Amino acid sequence: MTIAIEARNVVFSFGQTPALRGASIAVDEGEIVAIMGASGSGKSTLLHCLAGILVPDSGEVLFDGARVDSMTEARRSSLRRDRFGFVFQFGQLVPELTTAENVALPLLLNGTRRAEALRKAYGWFERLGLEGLEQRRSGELSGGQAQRVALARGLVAGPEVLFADEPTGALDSLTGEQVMDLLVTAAREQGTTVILVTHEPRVAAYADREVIVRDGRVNAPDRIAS
Ligand SMILES: Nc1ncnc2c1ncn2[C@@H]1O[C@H](COP(=O)(O)OP(=O)(O)OP(=O)(O)O)[C@@H](O)[C@H]1O
Repeated sequence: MTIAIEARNVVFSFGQTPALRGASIAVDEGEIVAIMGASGSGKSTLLHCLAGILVPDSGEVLFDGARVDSMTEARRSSLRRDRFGFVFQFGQLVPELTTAENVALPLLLNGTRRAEALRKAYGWFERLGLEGLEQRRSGELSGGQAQRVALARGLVAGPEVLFADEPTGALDSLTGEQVMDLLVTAAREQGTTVILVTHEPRVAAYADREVIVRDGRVNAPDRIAS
């Protein structure tokens, strides 16, 4: 197995508040890992450090042989844009755009031509059971529909790693399971590595592996010897 992304001994504080105190995790290519743990334990901070959104105070983050923690902001920003995908708890769709334009957004930012970006975006509507919603605005969608649109946007550019922070946190459990089902199916089809933060065991059950963050450390056997 090849490691897709890794954190080694990552320490991060928000001012005087320690959030990570030496967190380590290694995720294989194509693996789906759920990060669990109590509120405030450091789950989102770990995800943000792995994704190059936050820069650790010390420790290392490695992706594809490169040290993400020592990259310039510009390089981390292109890494996030070109090779990572994101889904958050509240879809965070752009309300002024149609849902199709929202899905096409990462492609447009990558420099894909508009017609081609929209064509690819439309393909995801079919795949995720969203046909007919392409021209709606995000305010005209149900929570589950909006999260499926956010999922399509997270995957449309074929990211190597998808970061999902409580992607079902705002949904009822049945809708949440439908979104997880689609997320896992699409990620497996594309071979996308998924790092999922959740506090719901039913959501974590979709992952290949669960790790627990406790007091800013990853508190689980990181890897079962194979
Ligand atoms: N922007 C911030 N400013 C100051 N402190 C923060 C900030 N974000 C998080 N923290 C603190 O860092 C610690 C870890 O927070 P983090 O959001 O990573 O936890 P979490 O496990 O994701 O929590 P939750 O499940 O509630 O989302 C907590 O003590 C939190 O209060």
